[in-house]
Amino acid sequence: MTKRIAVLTSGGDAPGMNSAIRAITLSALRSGFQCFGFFHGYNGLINQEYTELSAVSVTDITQLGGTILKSARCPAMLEPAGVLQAANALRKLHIDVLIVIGGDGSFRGMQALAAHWQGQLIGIPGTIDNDLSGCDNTIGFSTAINTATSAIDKIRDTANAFERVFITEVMGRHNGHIAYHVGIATGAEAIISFENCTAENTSQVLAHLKNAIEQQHQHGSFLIILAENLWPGGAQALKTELNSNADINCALCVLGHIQRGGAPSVEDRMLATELGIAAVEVVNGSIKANTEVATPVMVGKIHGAIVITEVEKVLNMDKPVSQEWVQRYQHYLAEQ
Ligand SMILES: Nc1ncnc2c1ncn2[C@@H]1O[C@H](COP(=O)(O)OP(=O)(O)OP(=O)(O)O)[C@@H](O)[C@H]1O
Ligand SMILES: O=P(O)(O)OC[C@H]1O[C@](O)(CO)[C@@H](O)[C@@H]1O
Repeated sequence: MTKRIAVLTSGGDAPGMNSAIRAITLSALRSGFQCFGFFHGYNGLINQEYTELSAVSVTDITQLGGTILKSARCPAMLEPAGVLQAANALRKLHIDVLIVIGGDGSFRGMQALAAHWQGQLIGIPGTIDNDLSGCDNTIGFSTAINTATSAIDKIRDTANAFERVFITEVMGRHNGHIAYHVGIATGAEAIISFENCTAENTSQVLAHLKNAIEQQHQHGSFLIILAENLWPGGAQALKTELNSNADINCALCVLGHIQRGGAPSVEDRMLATELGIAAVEVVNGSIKANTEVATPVMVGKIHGAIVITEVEKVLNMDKPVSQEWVQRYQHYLAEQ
């Protein structure tokens, strides 16, 4: 019997997800499988909102940001009843394989499903945050850092013209992969992120920042890259504190969802295509893990090679920002 493969995109959308959907569909059809797409993340699975994917449905999508299958958070999956509904839908639709493109939360959803459904579950890392181990980069990260870098380069121009201190807040949820990459790429004078700033040392960070600004901001701009969800009270509070505690006026830009949109970079299109093909190769048996792995698994790319890792391991391992980078940038906040 022909295998029935289904795919869904879940959590924050990420540029490149469409390339993965295209690669999965075309590879599945070439292997003689049927391919289906569920809409709106796990919601579409629970509500059986799906479409059969054909070569025509994935034509001209690889250059598009977002995801043709739509993405969403799905609170129902956090409840046992929702997981059971999702598992029942997979059984009812005779799905043999479910491929989930998303981040760590989406992978937890696969783990929950595995307890109630015997089919094959394969994850593809897709999130701008790059916070999944088992891969060098997640799909979407490259585009997001390029987008943020290009935006901050523009901010640098106006900041230079006004000789301004400028705070730019970037995404990343709870880690500094985006903050450090764009901070280094734009030559920012300071990076404030989870790796060098905690709830316990914010007053120290503020004092060091004030010193650094006073010493370096004579005739030019001073760019501060701030990770989201970090500073107590948010980026606006940091701006106010610099102003009231140190009489430093700064401008503020929250880059926000701009970082999730736009045409995917070449790197993201390539990575997503390779991982989509690899996921189907896991199904048809043309690639295998080096060791015995239990479902669900994730396909990722490490040092140029496709690696299959148990989702359990992916979720139990951290992927910290390079300590070397953190140390190198630390001196901007160090005691003067
Ligand atoms: N513990 C869990 N059990 C079952 N399902 C979960 C669990 N955690 C998350 N999910 C499902 O996965 C969805 C996506 O998770 P989440 O919102 O954390 O995004 P993500 O996949 O981590 O992506 P991103 O990092 O880009 O935001 C959730 O809305 C929920 O439906
Ligand atoms: O679009 P939402 O649901 O507000 O989620 C925003 C979050 O999603 C991400 O863009 C991807 O995980 C994070 O960087 C950010 O914190």
